[in-house]
Amino acid sequence: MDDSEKDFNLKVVLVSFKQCLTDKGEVLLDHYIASWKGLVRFLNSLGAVFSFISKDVVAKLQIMERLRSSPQSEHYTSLQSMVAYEVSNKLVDMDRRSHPRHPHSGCRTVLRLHRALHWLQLFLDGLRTSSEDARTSTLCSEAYNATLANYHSWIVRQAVTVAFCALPSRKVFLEAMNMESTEQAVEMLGEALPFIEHVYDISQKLYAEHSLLDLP
Ligand SMILES: CCCCCCCC/C=C\CCCCCCCC(=O)N[C@@H](COP(=O)(O)O)[C@H](O)/C=C/CCCCCCCCCCCCC
Repeated sequence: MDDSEKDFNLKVVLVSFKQCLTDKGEVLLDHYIASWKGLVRFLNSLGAVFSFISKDVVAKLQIMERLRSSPQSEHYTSLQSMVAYEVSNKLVDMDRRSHPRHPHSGCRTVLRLHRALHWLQLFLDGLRTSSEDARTSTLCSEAYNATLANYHSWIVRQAVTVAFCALPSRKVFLEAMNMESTEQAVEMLGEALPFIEHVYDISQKLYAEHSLLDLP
């Protein structure tokens, strides 16, 4: 982890998922994008071996930012308004086609991040509940195999598996939360995880209701 990340507080990023949710259960896209940007910043601090992953996330965040600053921006305030707008205006490619008409719909783009949020949820839970000497590469692979790996090609899975070997130790991850002790960091993960789970569960339900969970 380089010096430029010293003032970076992972706890702030994880808890920021709380701000994504309104009292009515809407997922606010500006906060969703901001939370992901914080995660990317952390990922970048782990070294160049992860840059192919952060580039993919950044590209997806840029798509969402373009939609947020487009003339249709009002429809991209929340996940719910985005789904309603794109589905009712047929802006989502539902089938795999050689010439998709809307290859970068918001629904498709957020779906990729949503699946990655599931990985994050499982990985953080693994960090939280594992023993001090647990290997982060194992925790990360287990979370990955249960989630994102199901949607990735063989070549991506191989590259990801190699990158996992460069992960820092569990202690380093917990120290990145800038808490006084690793015990407090574990406690903080327990507090932050429900926010991430809540965002994930609401998004999952919304996508399922509109049959959007398998968008190509
Ligand atoms: C206290 C611990 C805190 C941990 C904080 C972790 C911060 C992690 C930040 C980002 C996580 C990675 C998000 C990956 C999004 C992947 C989206 C995706 O599935 N993209 C694929 C499909 O896109 P389309 O082609 O359909 O547009 C794309 O093919 C993938 C390309 C690159 C590979 C993505 C690998 C994902 C691996 C997830 C584990 C990341 C390990 C990070 C280690 C901390």
